[in-house]
Amino acid sequence: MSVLIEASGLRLARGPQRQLALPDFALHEGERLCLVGPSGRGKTSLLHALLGFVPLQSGSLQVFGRARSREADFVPLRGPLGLLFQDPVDQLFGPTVADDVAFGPRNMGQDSAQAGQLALRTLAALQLEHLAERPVQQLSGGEQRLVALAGVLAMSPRVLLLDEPSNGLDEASCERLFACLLDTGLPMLIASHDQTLVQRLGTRILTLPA
Ligand SMILES: Nc1ncnc2c1ncn2[C@@H]1O[C@H](COP(=O)(O)OP(=O)(O)OP(=O)(O)O)[C@@H](O)[C@H]1O
Repeated sequence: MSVLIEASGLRLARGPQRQLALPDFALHEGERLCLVGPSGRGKTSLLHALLGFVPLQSGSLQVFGRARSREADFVPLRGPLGLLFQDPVDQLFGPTVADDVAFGPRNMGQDSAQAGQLALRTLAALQLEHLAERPVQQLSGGEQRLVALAGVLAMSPRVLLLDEPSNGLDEASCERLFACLLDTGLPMLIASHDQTLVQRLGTRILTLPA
């Protein structure tokens, strides 16, 4: 199995005085690695560090076979590493759901018609087509999370970075989420406190100790 992400000796800068030491880990093709551990231990920070949003203080990070440390190393990863934020409001721009999901593909050069069709197909895969014309501010919390995921999937990522993807979802929506994620066949890093999700989706667990 080829290695997609490999981290060793990582310490993240969190504010002027604070560093977070992370355990070494690797993500291989075909894996769904669940990050578990106490609140505030650094799961979100780790996902954000993989995209260069949290500075690395020390250690080595390889993504897709190349060392990543400076901003220029991370820019090409923002697309291939598809991040679902813990708070979906951070990644919904609207105005409508369909516009929002089409935004990424348009940004990557697709014309409006292609991007619009891709958005509708992606929404349909999550059984969300009925929301297509809805303004994003009028979605429920669970709907926001699923629409944000549709936006990530429409970008055709190589790896998914999912931060508490089942937060705020009812049982039926969780089932849809699990099925859709498994259907993608993509490797994933998933930060979650949801034991059901960890059992259903995880192929391996990385515990960030207290
Ligand atoms: N923007 C920030 N600036 C400085 N420190 C931060 C920032 N965001 C988070 N932190 C701190 O970094 C530490 C790790 O937070 P992080 O959100 O990564 O934890 P987590 O394991 O994802 O927590 P949870 O399970 O509650 O989501 C915490 O102590 C938090 O207070």
